[in-house]
Amino acid sequence: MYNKRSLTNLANLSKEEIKKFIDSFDVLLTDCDGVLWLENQVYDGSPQALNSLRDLGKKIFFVTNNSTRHRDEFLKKAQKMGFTCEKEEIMTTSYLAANYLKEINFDKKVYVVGSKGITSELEEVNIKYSPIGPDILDCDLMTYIENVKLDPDVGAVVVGFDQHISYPKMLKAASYLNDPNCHFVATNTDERFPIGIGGIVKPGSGAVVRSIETCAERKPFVIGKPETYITEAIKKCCNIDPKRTLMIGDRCNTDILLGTRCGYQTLLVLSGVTNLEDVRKWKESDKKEYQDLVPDFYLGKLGDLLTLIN
Ligand SMILES: O=C(O)[C@H](O)[C@H](O)COP(=O)(O)O
Ligand SMILES: [Mg+2]
Repeated sequence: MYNKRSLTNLANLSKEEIKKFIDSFDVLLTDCDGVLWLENQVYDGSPQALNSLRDLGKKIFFVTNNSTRHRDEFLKKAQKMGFTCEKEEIMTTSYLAANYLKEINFDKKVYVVGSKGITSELEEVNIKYSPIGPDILDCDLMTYIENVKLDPDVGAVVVGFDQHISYPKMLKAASYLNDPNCHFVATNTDERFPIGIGGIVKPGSGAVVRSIETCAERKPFVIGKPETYITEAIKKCCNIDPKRTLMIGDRCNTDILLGTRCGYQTLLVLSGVTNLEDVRKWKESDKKEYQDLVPDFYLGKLGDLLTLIN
């Protein structure tokens, strides 16, 4: 049977056990939306908790599946909220998508289904892209299909969160991807954003990606968690001993699964997407796919760590 994760509540540990836990990792990868903040609202105590861990000598990386900002904007946001943070520590999926194309020496144009976060990162590595924003069907479909112009310079389709996803965008992306030489890159596949407004579901990038992979009949190369490209990028600038690395997240099928895949210790905070009831059910299952979602530790919110370590 697969080894069950312990699912230990950090809040129940003694001071001595907390010290042992803190001493057990040197590198910390933290998710952002749902752990540090929700949209533009910082979570109480999260900057102080993370800064305290930094003061204790932990190397910190901000690993977010969010593709909607350039790293500079992200840095500004984090610093304004009180996090001590440097640009090199920020791993966003838009930055990494641009980085991936640069690594493979891509020299054509990118058709982007996404936001300015992606196009501004492509600009930084001198990769050309198609315009973003609304692209709506302004005539009947057959007329549109007969007149649509595809750009012969496009050699890759990059898909991320796009609030203007539309039928014309799906049609163009799938048509470019009909060419097997056209690269297909997705920033991430999160189903939903964590959102604090009761009853409202905010569809995530995963919904946009799935719509395109369905009509393209192809699977993309996925940059974000739980795929491991994001950690490969970190390994290039930092020595990582998996056993002495902690992944903190609010979503088990991205953050915790990435930690499990990489052999990191994992901590789930309950301030975002995944709830404890679901995790307890997965823990009872004998199936590996569920066990892989179960974290070693959990805590109400990151800020609670502050009282535990002081
Ligand atoms: O679809 C998205 O982009 C995500 O739901 C979201 O922004 C993920 O961000 P993370 O929790 O990885 O910081
Ligand atoms: Mg999150």
